[in-house]
Amino acid sequence: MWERGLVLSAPGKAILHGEHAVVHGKVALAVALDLRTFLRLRPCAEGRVCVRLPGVGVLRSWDIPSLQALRSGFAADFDESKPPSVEQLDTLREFAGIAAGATAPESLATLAFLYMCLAISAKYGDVPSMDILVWSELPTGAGLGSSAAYSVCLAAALLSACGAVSCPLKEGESTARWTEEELTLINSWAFQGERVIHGNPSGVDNAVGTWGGALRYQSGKITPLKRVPALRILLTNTNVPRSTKVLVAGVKEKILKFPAIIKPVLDSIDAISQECQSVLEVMSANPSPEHYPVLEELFDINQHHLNVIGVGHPSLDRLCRVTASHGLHSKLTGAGGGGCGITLLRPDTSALAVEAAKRDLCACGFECWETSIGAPGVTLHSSSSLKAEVLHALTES
Ligand SMILES: Nc1ncnc2c1ncn2[C@@H]1O[C@H](COP(=O)(O)OP(=O)(O)OP(=O)(O)O)[C@@H](O)[C@H]1O
Ligand SMILES: C[C@@](O)(CCO)CC(=O)[O-]
Ligand SMILES: [Mg+2]
Repeated sequence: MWERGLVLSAPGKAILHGEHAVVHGKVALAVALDLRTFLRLRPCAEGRVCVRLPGVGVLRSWDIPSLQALRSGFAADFDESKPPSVEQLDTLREFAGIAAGATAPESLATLAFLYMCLAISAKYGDVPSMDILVWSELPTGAGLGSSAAYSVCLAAALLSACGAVSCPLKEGESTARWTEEELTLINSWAFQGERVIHGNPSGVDNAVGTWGGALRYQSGKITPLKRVPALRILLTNTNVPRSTKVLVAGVKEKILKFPAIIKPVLDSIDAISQECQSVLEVMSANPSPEHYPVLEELFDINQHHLNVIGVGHPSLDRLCRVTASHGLHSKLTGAGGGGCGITLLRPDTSALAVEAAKRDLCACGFECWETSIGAPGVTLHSSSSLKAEVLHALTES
């Protein structure tokens, strides 16, 4: 089925509460965004894996023997339950970085890792040569789960190509999704991909990319919220680059340095996530402005906690000040340290007020846009179902 080529996509995400704390076993609430990463998979010249990643300026191809040689450094029974070792990660990055001279060796390391585990493994059998193109609507490295959407797309594509999951798109259908069991396998391999990029991910980002919607996540336990909350969110990108891996490592260092100070902060963030979930569940039944003061206060408290654990940034402080001057409440989303913030818009926030806030945010050099939440998770597409812009990007790249 895949030999005719396939196109799939996975959504980005916004974390309402729980970023960083979720790495240490606390609760996070996350929602899928209507910004997606797309992957096109096609057969290509014998004996090669051709990779085009325009989002990170990478165009590379590998001969399959070099990937088979890389595979020899991994146990024959390597599977999705085991994290790659430090030595294996170093080998992958060296292979990706040296072989490609790439601007984003982690992207290539993740792709090489998943290809070699899924396409060259005895468990799933060999996969013919392939041409992989990934194109995204998401800003990269901005806190909206771009690495997870990328990893979910790679896992779904390679598992489809090696026959470990079905290709559920039927003739005449515009989109299709996999079974729960198949999504669980896709998610577990996407988590492996996040491990190559992030180092020590919690798994919340790839879970949202796989299942979509809105979910509660804690230590691998994924609980979809009863309903997607009817929240209006303004996303703002400070355009300050940062690395999730570095920020997550910084929080771990702070915990080791000041355990009695930082651990209670993580416990408080856990309580904020749970309080927010309770409010959202009441709200979903009857959304009304009366619930917003609590949601806004939780945003403010969490943002202060995130500053305390060291993942704030002056650009994010400025974002919060600007939106506060318009009576709106914001917090960073994702790893912080720059990247994106989210602002809660009340049901009765006028379009004029939103435009005024956007104007002031843009004057800071930020980019902002209103987004809807609760998008579907990883999805197979027929070419006819793709927006013209996406089709153009996937055919012209
Ligand atoms: N479309 C893409 N194509 C190839 N690689 C990508 C793509 N999007 C993301 N990546 C990889 O993910 C890295 C960014 O991951 P990182 O986790 O730091 O940011 P993020 O996922 O956008 O934010 P957060 O993890 O806070 O949600 C990039 O440097 C690149 O290696
Ligand atoms: C910062 C973090 O909590 C969320 C990044 O989007 C990292 C993770 O959970 O893997
Ligand atoms: Mg990421």
